[in-house]
Amino acid sequence: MTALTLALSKGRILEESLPFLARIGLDPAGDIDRLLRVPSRTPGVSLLIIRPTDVPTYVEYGAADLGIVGKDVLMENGSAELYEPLDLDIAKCRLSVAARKDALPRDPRRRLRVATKYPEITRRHFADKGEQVEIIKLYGSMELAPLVGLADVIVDLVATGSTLRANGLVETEIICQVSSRLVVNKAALKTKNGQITTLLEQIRRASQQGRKAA
Ligand SMILES: Nc1ncnc2c1ncn2[C@@H]1O[C@H](COP(=O)(O)OP(=O)(O)OP(=O)(O)O)[C@@H](O)[C@H]1O
Ligand SMILES: O=P(O)(O)OC[C@H]1O[C@H](OP(=O)(O)OP(=O)(O)O)[C@H](O)[C@@H]1O
Repeated sequence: MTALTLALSKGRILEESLPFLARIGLDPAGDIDRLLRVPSRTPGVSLLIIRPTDVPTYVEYGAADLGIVGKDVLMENGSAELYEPLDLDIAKCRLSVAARKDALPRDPRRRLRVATKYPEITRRHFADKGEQVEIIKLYGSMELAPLVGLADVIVDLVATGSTLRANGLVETEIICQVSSRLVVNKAALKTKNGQITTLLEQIRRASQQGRKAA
């Protein structure tokens, strides 16, 4: 049997993936707090525990055959080399534009300044509306930027809205809904077709069972 490698997004997505992975024996058989590569409980299937933003790269280059990653990350830096057959319906949130609740009117001659971890999605979103904006790339805590005058608005993930509320921000536009997806390397899908198709079907069923039980 050929070995298969599944890349998992560390953090929130990993936590939400573990219950359905456990139902089909794909949960880690090792210490995921220390190891970056662990065997799963299924012989021949190993797991990579990596940062969400790195998952598309590992799968695109074939270092992993499959991966689990947020749609936000795929939209920002996904590639045509990835096949995206399954919406796992976990880690659900939305990508939104948000501004200070008490924002003053802006001089229309000045470009809107947008702070975000998602420069590509942000550029496309405003370009589609015919608006050229100045994008400030940040790596976290976007909510701070409008409070200290670094940006007029932010583009960030919103789930319950409590982080926005706590920082006196309001959602002004929803760009898209986000959930986690299973992605597959296109070449691996051809060379390991039988195994990958079987695994895909198992993951599909296990994630659906989880939804029904919830
Ligand atoms: N509040 C949220 N509710 C539900 N899903 C979320 C939420 N925030 C993020 N996500 C989803 O989980 C993914 C990973 O988020 P998480 O916060 O665990 O990692 P991160 O800190 O953003 O990753 P990195 O270390 O690469 O910056 C996001 O890409 C998104 O798809
Ligand atoms: O609408 P809410 O339910 O408040 O969720 C939204 C928050 O969740 C994410 O951050 P996370 O908690 O992952 O922290 P991070 O900034 O370290 O990514 C996101 O960047 C928001 O800050």
